Amino acid sequence: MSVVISCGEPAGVGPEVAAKAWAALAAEIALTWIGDPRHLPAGTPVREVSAPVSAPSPDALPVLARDFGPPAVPGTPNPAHAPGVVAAIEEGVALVRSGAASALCTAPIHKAALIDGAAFAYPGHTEFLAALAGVERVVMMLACDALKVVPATIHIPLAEVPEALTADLLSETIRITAASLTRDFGVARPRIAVAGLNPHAGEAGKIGGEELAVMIPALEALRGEGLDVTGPLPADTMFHAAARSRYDAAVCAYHDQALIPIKTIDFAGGVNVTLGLPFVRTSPDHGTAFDIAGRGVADPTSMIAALRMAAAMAAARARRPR
Ligand SMILES: NC(=O)C1=CN([C@@H]2O[C@H](COP(=O)(O)OP(=O)(O)OC[C@H]3O[C@@H](n4cnc5c(N)ncnc54)[C@H](O)[C@@H]3O)[C@@H](O)[C@H]2O)C=CC1
Ligand SMILES: NCC(=O)COP(=O)(O)O
Repeated sequence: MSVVISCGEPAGVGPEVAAKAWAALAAEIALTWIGDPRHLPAGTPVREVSAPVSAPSPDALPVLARDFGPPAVPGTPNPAHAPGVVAAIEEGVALVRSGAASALCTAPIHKAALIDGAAFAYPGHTEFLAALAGVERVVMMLACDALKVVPATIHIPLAEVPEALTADLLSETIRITAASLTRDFGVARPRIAVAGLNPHAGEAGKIGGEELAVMIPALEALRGEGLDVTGPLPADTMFHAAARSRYDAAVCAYHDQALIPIKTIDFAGGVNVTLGLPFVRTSPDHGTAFDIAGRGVADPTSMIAALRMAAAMAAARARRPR
């Protein structure tokens, strides 16, 4: 399987963790990095290529070299790089859609820098990739060995969550999650636990009405379709080890309800994966980490896990095409 890596924010840790991940996986996965090679850590062995490689390259990191203009200053994003960062994502998508690569792994972007420098109209990769693929609804999943979580609403202000959390959104999110657990992760009959929006999952309507009005009817309808769905559950008691053993994925009402538990349990090893796209996309679960960029101390564990997951998902899809 061949995986292309979009460079992400050049002033962040993306190029560093990509180079370190290549060093760790060089004999295992065919990797190709898209970006400006001057942004890689000094001393990274580079082999410029004109198309993604199809075999592992243990001696040098294969690079689709693009000129981003000015050099990168660690920790300080340059708006002049933003068009190149966006173009690298677009190129990665084009490569996986054409079949030239099997999967895309994106290094972290700095959303504000892209908005300032390239009028980027999306709050994150997830929404941008959906637009590039022409898909109306995609699902963000963060996965580690101990837990898989899905925020039903993603990059929106907390105040907008109750209105955005419709029965249609919740149902589609759960259907896409269940389908991916089977197709990509080999779970024959996925068990999905759903977190309530309110404390105590609304306490039978005494602490918020969304569970009774929206969530419970939606989950009952999904059970009628044959899906194994529990909830809405009180979010505060569904992430301890015994609770986690009762489901394959937790669908949560909003971003932090999902991401806080997984980043607490396994910040180093978590992977962000977009479900519902017509191609495989993964990413490390961390961001640009400007506070440590350029110091050589960034931990590549999440990037390594993201690359392994991308290759495994692509292999599973090759074995089980829709
Ligand atoms: N997929 C993506 O493109 C993502 C992008 N971001 C963006 O990243 C920027 C910074 O976000 P923050 O919330 O500060 O999160 P962050 O993950 O960049 O940093 C949080 C803390 O974790 C540390 N950290 C992160 N990655 C690390 C690594 N590989 N090794 C060692 N320590 C690491 C940082 O040094 C910092 O102390 C924001 O612009 C955000 O939007 C955040 C998450 C995902
Ligand atoms: N907090 C997770 C995150 O921001 C990931 O965003 P995306 O760029 O993968 O959509």
